[in-house]
Amino acid sequence: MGQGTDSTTSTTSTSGDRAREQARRAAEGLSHLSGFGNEHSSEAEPGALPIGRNSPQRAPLGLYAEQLSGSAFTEPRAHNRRSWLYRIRPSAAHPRFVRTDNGTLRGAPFEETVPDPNRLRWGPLPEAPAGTDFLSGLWTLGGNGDARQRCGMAVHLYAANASMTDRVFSDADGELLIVPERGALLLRTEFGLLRAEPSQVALIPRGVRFRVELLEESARGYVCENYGRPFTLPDLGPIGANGLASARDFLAPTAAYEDVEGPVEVVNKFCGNLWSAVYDHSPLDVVAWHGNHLPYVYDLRRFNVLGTISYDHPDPSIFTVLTSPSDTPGLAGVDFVVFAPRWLVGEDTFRPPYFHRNVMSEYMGLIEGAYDAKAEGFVPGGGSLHNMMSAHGPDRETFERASAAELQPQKVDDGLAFMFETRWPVTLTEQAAGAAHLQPDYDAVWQGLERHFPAP
Ligand SMILES: O=C(O)Cc1cc(O)ccc1O
Ligand SMILES: [Fe+2]
Repeated sequence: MGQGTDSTTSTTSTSGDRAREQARRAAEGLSHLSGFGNEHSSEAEPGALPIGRNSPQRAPLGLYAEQLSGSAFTEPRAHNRRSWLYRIRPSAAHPRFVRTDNGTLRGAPFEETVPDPNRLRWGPLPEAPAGTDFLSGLWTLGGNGDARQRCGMAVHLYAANASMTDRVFSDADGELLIVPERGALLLRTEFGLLRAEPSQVALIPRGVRFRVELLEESARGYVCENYGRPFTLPDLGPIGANGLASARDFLAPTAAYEDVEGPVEVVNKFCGNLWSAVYDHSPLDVVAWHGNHLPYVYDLRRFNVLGTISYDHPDPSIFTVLTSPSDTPGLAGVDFVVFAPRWLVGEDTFRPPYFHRNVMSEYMGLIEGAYDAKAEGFVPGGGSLHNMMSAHGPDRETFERASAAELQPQKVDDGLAFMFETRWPVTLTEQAAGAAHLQPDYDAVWQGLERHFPAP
């Protein structure tokens, strides 16, 4: 954006406009480091990164060295995650954390309601009151596991209309996979800046401090909070060395730091509750770093969609972008799955998702357009929950249309849907079970599926 725009807006702008303009300028021309799970390194000032050792007697440029671990020190090399941060002040220089209001954010264990076997569907979150930032706009739908045991996941939604200012957030309970549905976000993290817009996803690892600034007037989306093993790329087995999400399309930031003296609130989610401490400087003061415990963004439009070129509808595991493995091979704590534009060519095949009852539990959201199993009611910003063994699949209208369709090659490119699929049932929060945007009669989409089997 040029200088001219700057001076015209400054006469009429509110502080929100100014914050957005600043964020937009910061989000221009960001540089990235490409690759998944890599050991990257980056320095915002030449010579800030020590060479040949992590902890020299005196770190370069008077910086403090600090290690941030995402795995136990002793985990196998393939799972081991840590980064070294070289910062203006050590994170340890802070006063006591005190409890602060959890707002509409909840954590595992989820015990507010009884797990519900019904198929459930919500419309989008209502508009947030003015001045709601990403953190105060987080609204928990439900989840499973226990943050204190580092297992399970939570489904959150967010609706925001203000940038976070003078405060940063970090989640000791797990990593955050942010799925914007409306409005691009600027994520200022300890490792540098990332931009994420609808159809891209961003991942903030456990414990990493970050601030979310809005690049548009409002923002809305979904968050999968993963208490378990960090998301990784799925094995490809017989698919071969390429396919699905490609490692090089995952982009980490390059180092960028704030040198800000003055009060900055650090809000820490710890075992389900929010705790706050006011630092006397910005903790986004990391001048250089190296390691593999890193935030990243990924563009879902880069996903290489595979499917049948003969017959039958493949199971949606073929659409897995990221998986959080459990101790049982092949059984994920949570998978992140995308239903991206693709060709359908199956011969003599019912092409939309089949009717099914699964041991895994499925939360689905819609980033844009429509989803091929649901003719109506499943809308962008909304979501559905099909818990363990609940019977679901195409709605009546979709079933009738797809059963009668002439089977030409067909491009499905009118939507982008995703699924958080988890091994444990999702238990709702009270606010989700009683929400005004919970659709009262979701069951009706499967009513009127007629009997075609000949009568006795
Ligand atoms: O729409 C769903 O329920 C998700 C889903 C999609 C699919 O193609 C097959 C199974 C499945 O659970
Ligand atoms: Fe399903």
